[in-house]
This record gives sequence, C-alpha cells and structure tokens, in this order.
Amino acid sequence: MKLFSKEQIYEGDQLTIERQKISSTDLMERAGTQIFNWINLRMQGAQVPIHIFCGIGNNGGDGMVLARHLILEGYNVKTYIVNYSDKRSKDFLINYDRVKNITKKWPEFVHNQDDFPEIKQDHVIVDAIFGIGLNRPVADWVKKLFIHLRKSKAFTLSIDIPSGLQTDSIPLDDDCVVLASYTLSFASPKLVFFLPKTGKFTINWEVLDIGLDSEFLTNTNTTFNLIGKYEAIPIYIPRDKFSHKGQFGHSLIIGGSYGKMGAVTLASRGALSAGAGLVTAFIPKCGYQVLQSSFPEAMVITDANDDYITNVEFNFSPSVIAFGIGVGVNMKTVEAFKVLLETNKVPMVIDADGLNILSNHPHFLELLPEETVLTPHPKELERLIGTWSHDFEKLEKAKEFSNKHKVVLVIKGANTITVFENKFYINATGNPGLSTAGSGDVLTGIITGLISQGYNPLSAAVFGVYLHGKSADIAVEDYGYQSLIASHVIEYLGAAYMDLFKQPETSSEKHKDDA
Ligand SMILES: NC(=O)C1=CN([C@@H]2O[C@H](COP(=O)(O)OP(=O)(O)OC[C@H]3O[C@@H](n4cnc5c(N)ncnc54)[C@H](O)[C@@H]3O)[C@@H](O)[C@H]2O)[C@@H](O)CC1
Ligand SMILES: Nc1ncnc2c1ncn2[C@@H]1O[C@H](COP(=O)(O)OP(=O)(O)O)[C@@H](O)[C@H]1O
Ligand SMILES: [K+]
Repeated sequence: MKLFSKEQIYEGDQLTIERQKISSTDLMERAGTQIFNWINLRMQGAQVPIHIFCGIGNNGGDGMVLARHLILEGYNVKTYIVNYSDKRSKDFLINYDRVKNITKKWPEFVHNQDDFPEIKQDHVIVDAIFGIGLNRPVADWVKKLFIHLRKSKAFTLSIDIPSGLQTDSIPLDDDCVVLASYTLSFASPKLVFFLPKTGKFTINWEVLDIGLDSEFLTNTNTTFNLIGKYEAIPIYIPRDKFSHKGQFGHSLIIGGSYGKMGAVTLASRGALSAGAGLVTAFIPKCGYQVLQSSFPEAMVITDANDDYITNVEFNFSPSVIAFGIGVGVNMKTVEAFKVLLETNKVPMVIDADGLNILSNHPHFLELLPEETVLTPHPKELERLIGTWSHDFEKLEKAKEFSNKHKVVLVIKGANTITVFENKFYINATGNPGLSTAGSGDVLTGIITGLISQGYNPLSAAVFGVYLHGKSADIAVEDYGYQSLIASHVIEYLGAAYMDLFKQPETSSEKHKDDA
C-alpha cells in the first residue's frame, strides 16, 4: 500500500475535485459520511454519549459533517469547537452552519481549560481537532485538553491522524498528541503510524475510501510503501511440477563460534524452510556434531580452527552466502571475512557480528557485492550509520548509507523497514513475540534461502521480512507472545506461505493483510 506524503494527499484532493467536477465541500461530505457509516455500523444507534471535538480547519470540518449525521440519526451527541485560531476554513464554516441550521443543536465553544466538559470512561470521544495541516506545536491549553481526553480513558476515535501528530516530525512530548484508540485515515495510513516514537499514538487504524481520483492513486509514486499480503503475493515465485532441488540454489551459511552454534542452526533451518535447494553451513570445528545432529538436512564444512573461523574455504559454487551469525570478532575471523569479500562474486546477506566487523572496518564496505543485504537491529544500525536524534533522521541516514554502498538495508524492529534506491518498504507483519533470542538469525536464513532460489536481493529482503513476521503472527496464536521462540518461526513458515493464498478471516487480520 502506498503511503502518500501530506503534499501528495493535498494534491490528490485537488485532482479529485477537478476531475470529478465536485466541490471541496462535497469531498468533505464524503469523508464525514464514511466516518458516520463506520460508527453507525458499530454502534447501531446506542445512546452512549459521543463527544465530538472539532478544530477550525478541514479536519474539524470532517467532524462537523459527522456530528450532523449522527445527530440526525438520533445519537446522543455533544459537539465542541476547539477554538485554537480564528482562521476557520471555508468548508469548516459551511459545515458549522449546517450543524446549526439543520440540527438546531449548536456546538459549544472551548477556549480554555474552564470549558473542558466532563467525560466518563464509558463515553466515546471523536478527535477532529487537527488533521495533517498541523504545522507547529499546539497551544498550552490545547495540550491540556489532550491530557483531559486521555485521562478520561474513553474510547477515542481520531479522524485522519491523532491530533497533535505531524506527518513529518516527532512531537515535543507525548502530551502534545491525542492518544487514539483507533484512527480512521483518508487516502492512506500516515508514515508516522509505523515509526517507534509516533506509532504508539495509534496502534489501530483503518483507511477509509473517499473515492479519490483513481489515476492519481495508481500513478503517484510514493517513497514509502507498506508491505502486507497484497504486496507480498506478486513477489512470490510459484514452483512448477517438474522442478528439482538444483533449481533452488545452494545457500552457504558462514558463522558460529564456541557457544554460538545454535544461531547457525537456526539460520540454516530458516534457509532450507524458506525453500533453498541445498544448505551448507561453514562453522568452526567445535560445532560439527551440534549441527549434524540438530539439523541433518544441512551439509557442514568446518574451519581448521576449533572455536572460531580463521579461513573460509569451500569447493562448490554457492548461489548466495550469509555471513556473520554468531561468528564473533576475533582478528583471524576479521581477516577471513576480508579474504572472502576480496574473492567472492555471489550475492551476500550480512548479519550480527558480520555487521559489527563492517562497522569496525568501514573499508570492507567497498568490497561488498552490489545489493548485498544487511540486516541490522537498532544497535547494529547505530554502529553502521552513526547516531540519530529522531526517526526521520535515522531514515535519512539509512537511505544515504544504502545509496552510498549500494546495499539493501533492512532496519529491524516492530515495523521492519527495508531501504533501497531511495525507497522504503515498511513491513506490516510481526508481533512482540519476535523479541526473542535467535529470531533475527531465522530472518537471515529466510532471506538467504529466498535469494538462493532466485529472488533478487531486494525482493528477498522485503518478502523474507513479511514471511518471518507472518509466521510469527500465526505461531503466536498457539504460543502467545512470551512463549514464542525462534524455532517456532521456522516451524510456521509453511503456514505463512500458505496464508498468502487464503482469504482474510478476522477483522484484525484483514487490517494487517490489507495494509
Ligand atoms: N483526501 C483527504 O485526505 C481529505 C482530507 N480532509 C481533511 O482535511 C484535513 C486537513 O485540513 P487542513 O489542511 O484544513 O488542516 P487541519 O484541519 O489539520 O488544521 C487546521 C488549521 O490549523 C492551522 N494550524 C496548524 N498548526 C496549528 C497550531 N499548532 N495551532 C493553531 N493552528 C494551527 C493550519 O494552518 C490549518 O489551517 C485532513 O487531515 C482531513 O481530515 C477531508 O476534509 C477531505 C478529504
Ligand atoms: N516488537 C516487535 N514486533 C515485531 N517484530 C519484532 C519485534 N521485536 C523484534 N522483532 C523482530 O525480531 C527480529 C529480532 O532480530 P535480532 O534483534 O537480530 O535478534 P537475534 O539477534 O536474537 O536473532 C527482527 O526481525 C525484528 O524485526
Ligand atoms: K484528528
């Protein structure tokens, strides 16, 4: 799913108005009506008090349209105008008048703290205070209103974006933003829903279709794209009846050191379960028994050294090489990595200590084959690209790094973001059950196994991250967040593949899959 920027959304509005020959007021009517339909379907006329807080811009206008429809339908509505400015938008004013004239229930003005209404926990709040037009910090009394709303603990439905959240910056503090229980967003979800410091303001969201111009929706390229089921399906390469293992490549997984052999086992299993034809693990001698007995499907080559890797030698042509898992940073291992990079021509995936070696020896980066996949967690990323003061700076630095070294950078986290050629792919699957030892090793294995069977490195990274998260989403149903371990992610990988071709079942799953 495309994540449109604020500028693109305004442009899409304008194009829709011109091409469909409607007025901006008509478009606002569509937006407000969609929200009304959403609420009406769920509330079925229930007389729960609904407090609608409207700003004075177009987001407030949407709130006014909603208020009119809810009042006319007989709901128990109180409408407030959060009067933070006198510069009311034209469409806000039109809809304000409509509320007054049609419903005769005049909105109340809120100018300061004394005007805040009492809100009980079992009431409903609609937040139509600020939309994407917010461009500076909110006034102190408005911030106090946000705190008042939050303290009520009432269900809070934000329109388009939680008020106080800007589309391109991080809030000064958490009290400056409405904490939404749910957000109904127009055109597309906003990038900030997926970043660690801002995503927490609305864990749940949904996009409402307001009939924007289809040419605009199809032809507009976006820098950020959300990867859900419908983006993953076209990446999938089907298998033909007469296929044989020789077609799915040979993955070489180089890693491990004394006490860290499990990581290589997990990655090797991940690669084979993702569909690699053959997997060979290259490990120090001490791991031979461990690997052969814990994962008989893999072949094993050992280093001359017992405890860590000192010299990588193999006598076959791998389709892809993964390097770094559990490998340590011994000087001999660093030297072996350098020699490997100097001679290697096949695609690579680099993780864990492989990344730490790159951070400590930045000139090695020049030796990487183009489109090498790097899979750092936040600490490893920091070592690679330096520190950042906020998420937007992190993304910018990650993009520069990816461009400079021509690498596919997979920024792991709750919404893993893959960066390549100035585009960002935000993953929609995965859950906190993945915050467990070895889950990153499994991901490296999956991406390696995908490259092995013919996916290009970018597709392998984006699809691998999707499958890894999806597998965890299915597995968590059986294990719960706490008990999910990395091996389960491998065991459920088949279910993740099969899910690609299943219809969404529950509404929350639908939400993820539509994303
Ligand atoms: N396709 C779409 O996305 C549509 C969007 N609409 C709505 O329009 C909204 C955007 O409306 P607007 O551009 O009028 O902006 P907002 O309603 O988000 O903001 C209100 C106004 O306040 C001003 N302002 C910004 N920061 C302020 C601050 N800290 N203190 C005081 N004033 C401040 C802005 O200049 C803006 O004019 C969207 O979020 C959405 O809800 C819909 O009405 C129609 C369709
Ligand atoms: N809260 C979360 N939600 C979704 N995915 C997560 C979450 N926490 C961690 N992950 C995923 O789990 C993996 C952890 O990788 P990593 O930190 O390298 O673990 P390890 O080194 O133990 O293998 C990454 O793919 C990351 O995106
Ligand atoms: K809002």
